[in-house]
This record gives sequence, structure tokens and C-alpha cells, in this order.
Amino acid sequence: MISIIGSGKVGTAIAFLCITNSLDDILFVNRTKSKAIGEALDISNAIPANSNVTIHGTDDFSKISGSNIVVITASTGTYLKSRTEMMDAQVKMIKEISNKIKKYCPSAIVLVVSNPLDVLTFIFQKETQFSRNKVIGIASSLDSSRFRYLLSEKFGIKQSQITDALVMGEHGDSMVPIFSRVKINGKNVSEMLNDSDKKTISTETQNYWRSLRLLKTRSEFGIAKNTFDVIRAIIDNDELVIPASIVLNGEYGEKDVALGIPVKINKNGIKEIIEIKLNEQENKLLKISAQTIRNYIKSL
Ligand SMILES: NC(=O)c1ccc[n+]([C@@H]2O[C@H](COP(=O)([O-])OP(=O)(O)OC[C@H]3O[C@@H](n4cnc5c(N)ncnc54)[C@H](O)[C@@H]3O)[C@@H](O)[C@H]2O)c1
Repeated sequence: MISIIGSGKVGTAIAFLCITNSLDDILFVNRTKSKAIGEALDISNAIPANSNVTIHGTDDFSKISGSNIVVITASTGTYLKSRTEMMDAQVKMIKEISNKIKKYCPSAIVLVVSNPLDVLTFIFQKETQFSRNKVIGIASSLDSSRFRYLLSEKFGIKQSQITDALVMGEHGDSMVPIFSRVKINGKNVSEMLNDSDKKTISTETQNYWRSLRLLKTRSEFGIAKNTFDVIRAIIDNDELVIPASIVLNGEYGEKDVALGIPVKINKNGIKEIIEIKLNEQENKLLKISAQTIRNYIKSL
């Protein structure tokens, strides 16, 4: 069973993908019980006719007991200018949720989706003392999808022609698009863009959510697909390589912080942390990003 904490826009979009692909049974746990039950009733009509999966909703955390995977998409409100705006309330929320997951699901793999992503991933791991390989913050893969999309628009090509579009670091303004590895039809993109182009694309990647907010309230489908891919990799024991947030213990020269770096995911959670070679500027920006997150954590 997959438990999804928070049956809002993001939680329901993830559940819809899991259910329509018959991945596993889903349980929504939401602060407002009627919303959990209502969303489950709606999505239950999308269960394929030949499928055995089920979906239910509750406000009772004890029902998550036995879940192999718990996804946290709960949110106490809506931020407008920065993902850290509601940090205190979100940290208080994740501490309460982490105590309940530790009590009822001590062996689960936990995917953190709620913002501020890296801070909450760090707090969750510290509160529960779960193995850091089982606490995965999902966001840098979404940022990478956005980076890839913006590059495809810039060059007027299909996204499938672009490989290794990777964003590392904070799921926030200090995130680092890694230009040195991106290839278009096998050619290094770094040679096709000048510094000003790179700066523009980096800023657009960082501000993607702000641009999107001007057009619709909040995003849900991109993060849902990226989270679904991770859930499927865990269930099917596929080896999925994506950037995700994990508490670091010396990798990339960082500790006492969680941030987005490339990892390999399988049935056990994070099987491997992948240390890739970055250029000097990218290394410098990643250090700044790590320090930005650490400063938020220290400010709590
Ligand atoms: N990681 C990413 O890349 C990414 C992308 C998009 C959104 N997000 C984040 O995902 C989170 C959810 O976004 P959304 O648009 O679905 O929000 P939403 O407001 O639509 O849904 C949040 C739900 O959480 C519930 N909730 C609040 N506190 C709870 C608690 N303690 N226990 C159980 N349920 C609780 C609320 O009742 C609500 O139904 C936000 O923090 C958002 O910033 C992350």
C-alpha cells in the first residue's frame, strides 16, 4: 500500500497516476477527512476494470500501518513569493507527520514532496532517524524537466533530442542547472550557448513556478509524474537515476544539509549516490545552494 499524506492538488494527481497504472492500493490521509474520502471516491472510478487496486481516504494516521511507501504532499497554506514563506508552519507540520509515520510505518520508504522541499527532507530524516537512503525529497527531477523544456523551446527542438538536462541543489532560487553535461543530438550544449543565454535559461528555470502561477494557481502534473516514476521504480525494483534531495554525509563536500543530487533508486530507496564531475562555476554555485539551505535550517 502507498499512503499519501495530503489529498490536495499534488497528492490527488500522484494518486490518479498510481491508480490508473494499477501500481498499488492507495490510502489518502488528509487533515480534513471529507476531502480524503471525496477524492478517493472520485479516483476510484478511474481504477481499470481488470485491476485489483483500491483507494480510500481517512484522517486517521494509524491506518497507514503496513505501507511500504509514504508520500508527503501535505501543506498548511499557499505561499506567494517564495517556497520558504511558510517554513515555520511547514516544519511544525512535518514534525507532527514524522512522529506518526515513525510510529505506524517505521520501515517505509518516505518521499517528501511538500515545500520547502530540502528543509523538510532534512527535518524528516533527523526527526525519525530513518536511514537517509529511505527519505527522498522529490523536486530536482521536476526542475530538470523544466530545464529540458526551456532548452527545447530555446532551440526549437523536441525534448527527446536533449539528454542529461540536470538541475542540482535547492528546490528554490539557488538551484543549479548543470549546462556542462547537457547534450543536444549528442553535441555539448555549452558550446551552443553564450554566458548571457545560460544566465537567462537558469533564471527562467528558477522562476518557472512563478511564471506558471501567473497562468494557473499551482502546479501539480509535472511533480506528480516525477513522483510516480520514483514510486514505480521502488515497486518494480527498476534502477532509476534521477536527481533527488537526500541528507548528505560528505558527498560533494557537504554535510548537515539535504539537497538535490543525482541518485540511483531501487526497491530499497536510494541505492547509490552518484558523484558527477562538475565544472568550477557549477561547484561554486552548488556550494552556495547548500549553504542557502543550511542557513534556512539554522534559522529554525
Ligand atoms: N516538490 C515539488 O517539486 C513540488 C511541486 C509542487 C508542489 N509542491 C508542494 O506540495 C505541497 C502540496 O501542494 P498542493 O498544491 O497539493 O497543496 P494543497 O493545499 O492543494 O493540498 C494540501 C493538503 O494537505 C492537507 N494537510 C495539511 N496539513 C495536513 C496534515 N498535517 N496532515 C494531513 N493533511 C494535511 C490539506 O488539508 C490539503 O488538502 C505544497 O507544499 C507544495 O508547495 C512541491
